[in-house]
Amino acid sequence: MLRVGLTGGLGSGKSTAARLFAALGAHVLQSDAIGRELMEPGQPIYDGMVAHFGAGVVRADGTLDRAALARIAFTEGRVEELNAIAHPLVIARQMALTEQIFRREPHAVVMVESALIFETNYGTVDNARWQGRFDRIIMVTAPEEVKIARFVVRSSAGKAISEQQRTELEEEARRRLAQQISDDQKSALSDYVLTNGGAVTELEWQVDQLWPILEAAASTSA
Ligand SMILES: CC(C)(COP(=O)(O)OP(=O)(O)OC[C@H]1O[C@@H](n2cnc3c(N)ncnc32)[C@H](O)[C@@H]1O)[C@@H](O)C(=O)NCCC(=O)NCCS
Ligand SMILES: Nc1ncnc2c1ncn2[C@@H]1O[C@H](COP(=O)(O)OP(=O)(O)OP(=O)(O)O)[C@@H](O)[C@H]1O
Repeated sequence: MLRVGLTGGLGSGKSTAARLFAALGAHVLQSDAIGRELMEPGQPIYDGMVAHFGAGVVRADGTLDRAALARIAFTEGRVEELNAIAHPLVIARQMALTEQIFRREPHAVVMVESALIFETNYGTVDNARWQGRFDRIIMVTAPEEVKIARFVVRSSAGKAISEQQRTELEEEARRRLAQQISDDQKSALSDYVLTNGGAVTELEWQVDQLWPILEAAASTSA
């Protein structure tokens, strides 16, 4: 078995790399997706957010208002309060899913994709932070301006936007990046660095080189 953390800043291309690894056989657990699932009405992060931030973060249809939560987190400087509610639950779910996979497939490569592997204060195992949860860490990197441009494209969902909307989205990207450690710090803590400032085919080439190394490590470790 091999427990791999896949990290990188906002818009670096983690999800894109994760899809490429999944196509080769990795079992990918996406933190954002687990977080969204646990934020559905009746789920524990939903309950925690409403209890902490009040009915103002619930939309008319009963779902959580992600834009309101993002404002609270990144504009009002209360991101640690969101993290304290979400991270322990997301990490606990990841660990439970990882165990399930290893019981079924002892030589699996389980890859947890998360923007905040190094940043989070939660998930400490045996007094170790991420080191207690992962055997290897891969980071995906891209220049800051490229990350911001990708965030704008994704957030505007391909629609034409005004200059003011573009500026607001760029500012939102910078606020989120300010809550994440730099690529230099991340790369110093990582086992492998994938660069994704160019074409996706260049990322794919690096993934293809790395995959056999991960597979070999998974098949030899207990
Ligand atoms: C604030 C929320 C509601 C905003 O939702 P939204 O749909 O706009 O963004 P989404 O969840 O798709 O995140 C997009 C990207 O923003 C960045 N980001 C999100 N949360 C955080 C955070 N707490 N700190 C730093 N960056 C973050 C990441 O790069 C992430 O990949 C949501 O991100 C959230 O609940 N965040 C707190 C929990 C968390 O840390 N999630 C990320 C990993 S579990
Ligand atoms: N090499 C690339 N060339 C062009 N577009 C790319 C490339 N890599 C990723 N993208 C696009 O950039 C956006 C962000 O990529 P992706 O979702 O993989 O990043 P992420 O690191 O998971 O981001 P976040 O932390 O914001 O969720 C997506 O719309 C994706 O299709």
